[in-house]
Amino acid sequence: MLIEARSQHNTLDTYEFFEKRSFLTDLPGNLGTPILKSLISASGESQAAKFDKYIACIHSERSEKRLSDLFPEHKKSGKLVISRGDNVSAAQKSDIIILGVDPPDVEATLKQDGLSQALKGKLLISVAAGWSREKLEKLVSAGDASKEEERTWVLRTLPNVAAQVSQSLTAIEDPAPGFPSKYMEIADAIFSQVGKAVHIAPRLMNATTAVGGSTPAFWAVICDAFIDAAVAVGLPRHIAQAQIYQSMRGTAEMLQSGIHPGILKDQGTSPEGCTIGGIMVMEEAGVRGALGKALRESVTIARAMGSGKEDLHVNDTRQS
Ligand SMILES: NC(=O)C1=CN([C@@H]2O[C@H](COP(=O)(O)OP(=O)(O)OC[C@H]3O[C@@H](n4cnc5c(N)ncnc54)[C@H](OP(=O)(O)O)[C@@H]3O)[C@@H](O)[C@H]2O)C=CC1
Repeated sequence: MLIEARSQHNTLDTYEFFEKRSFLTDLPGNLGTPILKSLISASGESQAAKFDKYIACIHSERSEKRLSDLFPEHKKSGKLVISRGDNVSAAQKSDIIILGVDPPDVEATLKQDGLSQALKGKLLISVAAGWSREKLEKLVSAGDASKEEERTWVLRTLPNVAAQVSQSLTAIEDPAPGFPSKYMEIADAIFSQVGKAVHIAPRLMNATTAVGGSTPAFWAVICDAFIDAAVAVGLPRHIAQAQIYQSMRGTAEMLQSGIHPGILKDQGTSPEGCTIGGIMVMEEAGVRGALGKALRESVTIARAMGSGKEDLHVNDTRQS
């Protein structure tokens, strides 16, 4: 869980929301640590992503030590507070809360006595996979607020693991009607700090979970296969790795510049050449179909997560 503080340099007209100017994060794990790192060391452009203070809520002594070792200066200056076992008081002191515990821990975390109360009138950003906004809102009694300003505004997002190198693709789900635009500006700024942010309709979030969230691991498997093959034909592993990674980076940049994948393929293949020979093998092996099926499988599982039918895990038996 991560709790964040507003910057005194904030130019947005949001002070009524952020009197306490703090930011809490419940996610300093694999995903949370890079998000915290990007935000706390943000050098500059977006004032909306700058906060005076960060409270990192973790569970274990090991994580407490890890964060202390990672951010000694920020801890010393008081910009970062590491909180263990006291999410409620951390949330009370904060204005924006990022929820990043593992999906099975979401319910127990949000149901802690006093947490719903502590979240009132604040922005709760969830990065937890498989948890819909509606389910999160129920857990924090978001709809029970008698006044609009006491409501907990829940925003569902889904970053990906490339946040570790500030290249995440973060899907931000379209929020509930009436969601304050100031909050969206802040969320956009936070996730732009760790990569690119895109706005996605709720019905497309499960597909996005796989397309944005699973594909880094898919690329990793593909790279690993190419690297093994390169070693098999004689390249030292470190050279193979450097070549494959650079090839991937260059390809991504060409595609992002607008070149269509089919055009890129045509440009890289010549009659009777080695590249078209390799592509023929890929086609024979049904690589396109297999990759497509892998992606569709991930979407199927994403749809099952949070549906209440998790026991009918798609990898166990589809028939049940
Ligand atoms: N990893 C990824 O690429 C992506 C992850 N996500 C989502 O992000 C979330 C976090 O994933 P990830 O970072 O990989 O998981 P981790 O297990 O690495 O991190 C979870 C963090 O939550 C902390 N935590 C657990 N229980 C509590 C509690 N009761 N109070 C405060 N803190 C607690 C843990 O503390 P401690 O370490 O002390 O146990 C840990 O720091 C998940 O919901 C996942 O679905 C979404 C997209 C991509």
